[in-house]
Amino acid sequence: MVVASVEPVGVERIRAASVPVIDLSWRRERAAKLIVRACEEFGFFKVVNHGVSDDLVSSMETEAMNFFSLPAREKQQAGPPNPLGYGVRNIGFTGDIGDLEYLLLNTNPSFISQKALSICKTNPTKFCDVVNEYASSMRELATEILEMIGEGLGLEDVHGLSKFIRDTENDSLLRFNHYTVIQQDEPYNNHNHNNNNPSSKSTTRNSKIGFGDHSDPQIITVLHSNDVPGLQILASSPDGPALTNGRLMSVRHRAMAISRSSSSRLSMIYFGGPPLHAQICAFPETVTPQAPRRYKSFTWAEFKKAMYSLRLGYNRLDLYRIG
Ligand SMILES: C=C1C[C@]23C[C@@]1(O)CC[C@H]2[C@@]12CC[C@H](O)[C@@](C)(C(=O)O1)[C@H]2[C@@H]3C(=O)O
Ligand SMILES: O=C(O)CCC(=O)C(=O)O
Ligand SMILES: [Fe+2]
Repeated sequence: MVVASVEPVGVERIRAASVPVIDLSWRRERAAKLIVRACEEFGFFKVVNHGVSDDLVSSMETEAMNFFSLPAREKQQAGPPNPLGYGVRNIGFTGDIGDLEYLLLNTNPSFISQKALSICKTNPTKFCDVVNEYASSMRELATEILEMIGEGLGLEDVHGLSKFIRDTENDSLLRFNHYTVIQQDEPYNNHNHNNNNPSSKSTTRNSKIGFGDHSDPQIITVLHSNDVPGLQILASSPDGPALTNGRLMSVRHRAMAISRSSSSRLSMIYFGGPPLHAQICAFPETVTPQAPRRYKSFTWAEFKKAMYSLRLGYNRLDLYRIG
């Protein structure tokens, strides 16, 4: 619902210079206040001095690229996505198409070790070690950010947000998206066009929609990409997360597959999701006479079921809107 990106990342729809940058070495109170401000305005910010080791990030990138460099027939053994696993072009179950291939994993270590056998036959143990360490590191960073949001919002229980992803039954995901280089002479084909969103009409001739516009459904997203540009965020997103009664924004974003670059784009994304049984209901502090309750309460399991029956670009919270 809130996207934090770990450097480097190319953000294009609002000028990269306007993207809020949060330095986690700042005084905590200041950082917390600025994170909340960024989430109220965009639902997106860039994090620096986050403490995630460069070596770990590059080991994770190497494992991901080793997988994407395999012959198609071998990669297909980790698919088709159900929704987890390896997928090409098809996103979800309702007909969304994008110019990418991806690997979608649950962060549960037993899921990883089972799936690793089809992803990295040469050294599944090393793959598991790197993925597990990367997932833990992302979870720690996400937990810290969510606690700062809790503090910045003045929640009585500052762990109210972070407890969802710290729960041992959390439903968090890791996604690796690989956007290969588009040949300049390929015909322009904006095939994943979302008619509800005017922003998607302005693609340039040398780009295609890699991953169509949408907002992420989980509590927090932490995204890292290599230095090939492509991520675009909408400056004024129309969606707000249910847990904060719409006070914070759920940023609408998409990824372009751009031909200007000579190398392919790799993004590695952690989605911090609550346990299936978790009840999603606005924190009392965010419901006031001026801001009455906007959404009915629902469980994460109910929400996921509804979400998988819907197109990527659909505003899923509309299903739960009061009035
Ligand atoms: C079309 C779809 C793909 C998606 C599930 C959905 O029905 C709608 C939400 C999509 C999304 C967007 C953010 C994440 O990439 C994702 C894993 C998620 O949780 O919701 C994807 C889903 C997916 O690719 O399975
Ligand atoms: O690959 C990217 O940079 C963004 C993809 C995305 O938004 C997603 O997987 O939810
Ligand atoms: Fe996303």
